Amino acid sequence: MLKLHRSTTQAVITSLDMIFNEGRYADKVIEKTLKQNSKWGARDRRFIAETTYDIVRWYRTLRTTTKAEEGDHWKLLAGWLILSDYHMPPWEEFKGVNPKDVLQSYQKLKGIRKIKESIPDWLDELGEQELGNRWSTELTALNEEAPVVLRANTLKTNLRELQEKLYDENVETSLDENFPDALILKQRQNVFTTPSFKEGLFEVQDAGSQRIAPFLHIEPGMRVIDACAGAGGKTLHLAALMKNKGRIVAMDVEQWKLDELQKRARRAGVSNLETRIIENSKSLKRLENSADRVLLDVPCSGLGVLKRNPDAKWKLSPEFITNVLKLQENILADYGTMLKVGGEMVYSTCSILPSENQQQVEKFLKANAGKYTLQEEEHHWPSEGFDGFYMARLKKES
Ligand SMILES: C[S@@+](CC[C@H](N)C(=O)[O-])C[C@H]1O[C@@H](n2cnc3c(N)ncnc32)[C@H](O)[C@@H]1O
Repeated sequence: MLKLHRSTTQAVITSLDMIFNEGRYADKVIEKTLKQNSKWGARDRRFIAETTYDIVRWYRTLRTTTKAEEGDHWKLLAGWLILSDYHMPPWEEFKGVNPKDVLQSYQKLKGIRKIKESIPDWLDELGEQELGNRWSTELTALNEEAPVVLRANTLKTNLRELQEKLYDENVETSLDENFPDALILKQRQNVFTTPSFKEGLFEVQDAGSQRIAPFLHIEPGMRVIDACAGAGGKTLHLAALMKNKGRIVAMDVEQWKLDELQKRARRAGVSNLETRIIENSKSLKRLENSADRVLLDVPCSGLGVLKRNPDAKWKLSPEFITNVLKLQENILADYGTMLKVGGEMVYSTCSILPSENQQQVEKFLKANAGKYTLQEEEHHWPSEGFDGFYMARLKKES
């Protein structure tokens, strides 16, 4: 039985205010809220994080069934308690909410997919248009909570050794034979305070995301460019697969992300990495024909990772999709110049939309007939349990 406490409930409401009224990112808001209140125990922290995420995830369903005005986050919380079958305390803030009305309204509206699955009209239409029958299945899966997955840093440890060490640190995990470096948390908990994390023995990285670096077919000693490296989730994995041998150039248009990557690389014991900011086309020109492998982990809608970032549903817009499609097309068209002839390049996204995935690759191959061939493609769907990803490996033939 869930018992609400004043201070933790207020923390949920304040977090929702920051996310919806100020447009802040849910993960950053929750991180900040928890940091400011270090006295809270593990259970309270879990309650705040999970309840806030859940209300963000079910925002449309809750707003419609409770008839909440914009910004009335107490009413959303009331709706969440009612629809989750929890007891609503007789607090002043919940006055005027009748559980029977909310349940009746839900029964009446649950036949409408965009209400039941809590998604904006335009996104529901786009998903249906692009994915047809598959959309409903994926949409349901995208509303599930994402498992927390770790990637063992094989520069410093191995899977079994890490699993045992984490067990001693009170973190229980399980293995998945499809993901050779992955440990899945049995229970959601903060792993960033463990000695294992501080020693750089693992990174938190979804299982689907862990497929991308190996998909690039890299070997120790190669010259590899990670052209959209960000804070380096995949760069660090590439370095581990290369056993620190050869060279990785990690590039991005945002210096602060590359700075963060350098910090993570130090912790992970990566020594074959160089970061370079992309300022203009000269940044690419300097590296022309230099790489055996190029990773293009391009900016995307993030529709494959809504389990983890449910607030993206409310932040995305049709204009954003149009712009990101153009950006992906440009990156694909321009960045292959850094690849040597005979080299291979992976284009990847954390989206499930064909327009961001295979259709981009098809367009690129058509425009570069004879120059590139498609070696292999992989789709990872949210309904398979982890996040949604797409990856395609292309070979530069001439
Ligand atoms: C999907 S994220 C990369 C995630 C990262 N690879 C990881 O595994 O953590 C895409 C990245 O592309 C960067 N980006 C945006 N425009 C770019 C451009 N024109 N060239 C290169 N990178 C760009 C963004 O700053 C962002 O960090």
